[in-house]
Amino acid sequence: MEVYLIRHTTPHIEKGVCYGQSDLDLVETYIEEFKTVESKLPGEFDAYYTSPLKRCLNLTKHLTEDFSTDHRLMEFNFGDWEMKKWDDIPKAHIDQWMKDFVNVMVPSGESMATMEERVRAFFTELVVKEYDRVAVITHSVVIRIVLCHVEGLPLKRAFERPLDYGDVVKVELDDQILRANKKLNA
Ligand SMILES: Cc1cc2ncn([C@H]3O[C@H](COP(=O)(O)O)[C@@H](O)[C@H]3O)c2cc1C
Repeated sequence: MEVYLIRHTTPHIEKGVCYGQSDLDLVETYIEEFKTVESKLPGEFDAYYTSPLKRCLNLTKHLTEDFSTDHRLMEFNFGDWEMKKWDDIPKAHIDQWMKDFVNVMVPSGESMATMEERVRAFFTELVVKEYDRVAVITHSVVIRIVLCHVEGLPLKRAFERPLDYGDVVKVELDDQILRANKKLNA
């Protein structure tokens, strides 16, 4: 199945603030950014899936009237750190997390390993559907997790590639790919 992974456009958020599942608005120039995203897409999709967060939902509503939302496409849950300035989060807590961000849970939040489970569950269900080409409007870490599966990379290398707001990444996905990556937690 051809899956177009689309990252939402620029959110309205102060620099240096930790955010994931906070439901942010978009910057005022969103409509130009929507058109730029649209110009990167082929005309037709068999289906559209989106994160329920506004920064994805608004873009999706610009692209189509017919779509499904799925909570498993939401961004990383930063728990107690959501909307805090990174500088206001105790350095010792961040250091302990960054030492093994794949497996260490953020307080009242999640780890990349637990996030990977919900993301893989969504795409495992998706790839058995009778579609040839699908659009998935979602977030940075969701896209990075799928790319780790496609490229056979461990999750700890998920942040090596650049991924900007409004970026579109086309992948070929099937359930074999989603089961094959034994190096995921290496
Ligand atoms: C280890 C780690 C470090 C991160 N720094 C930022 N994010 C995540 O939070 C932000 C929200 O993403 P979006 O704008 O696509 O909704 C992004 O910077 C994303 O990478 C991180 C996630 C993890 C797991």
